[in-house]
Amino acid sequence: MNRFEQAFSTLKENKNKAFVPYIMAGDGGLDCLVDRLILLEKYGATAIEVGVPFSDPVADGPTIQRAGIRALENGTTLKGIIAEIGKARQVVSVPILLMTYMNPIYSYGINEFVKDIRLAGVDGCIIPDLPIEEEAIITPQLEEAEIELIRLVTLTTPMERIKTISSKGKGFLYTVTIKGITGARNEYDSELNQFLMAVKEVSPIPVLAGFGISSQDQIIDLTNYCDGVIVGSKIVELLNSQNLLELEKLMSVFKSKSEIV
Ligand SMILES: O=P(O)(O)OC[C@@H](O)[C@@H](O)c1c[nH]c2ccccc12
Repeated sequence: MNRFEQAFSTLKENKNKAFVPYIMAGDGGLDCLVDRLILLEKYGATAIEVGVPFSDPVADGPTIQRAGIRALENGTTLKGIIAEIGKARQVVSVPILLMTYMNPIYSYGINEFVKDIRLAGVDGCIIPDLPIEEEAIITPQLEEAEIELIRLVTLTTPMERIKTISSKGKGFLYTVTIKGITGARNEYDSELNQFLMAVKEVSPIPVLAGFGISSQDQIIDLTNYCDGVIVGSKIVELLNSQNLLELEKLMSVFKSKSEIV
């Protein structure tokens, strides 16, 4: 069993849902990446998504774009991030996902990239600008290294295509809950709940919802229809303002009351 299968089977046993926080590597300085990963595991993360800052982040909203700019200004590099994840792996046991666009991977070198992230103990990758038609440029290497490619579907993806996409992985399916870029939102599409249920019906792997999720109420509501959530912008904001109390509170959403006290 890989770390994802392990994490999700434990959740299932405990009838619990997944909470996957996203952080931007190098925001606050690359030195704090290991500490942040430790903190998020302590607060109950099921897995952690680590973003690679990139100059042209087409799917990212303002909060994550700004975090990316801060990280780049700090001199953050992909090599540096992978080295820090390698250190974190000694002490953090939840699955670690690397989120990057295809461009930084190309300039690193595809084979070199997969080799280095495997050695560092990365469990999965999210590559939002890599459609399934093109993914064979990297999936053979990822499979060989036993690294999961986490694929995305959106509200506008036809159901037949969702079937195909969800049959490919062993990690989870990332369901994008809004027609747009990342960032906190207050309102969801009225068809979202039904859409999530339909995706769950066809997907053999766990279905997680992401984009625009920022409150416990939203999380409780959405997880009636899926297996968990991914929260990015809100986490980035709370870490940047060092509001750890609020962060711990948000992440305690699936813990029973007795566990919190
Ligand atoms: O920030 P939000 O709205 O909570 O959404 C999660 C998201 O940030 C994270 O998963 C992510 C950051 N950049 C991405 C690009 C594509 C897909 C996903 C992402």
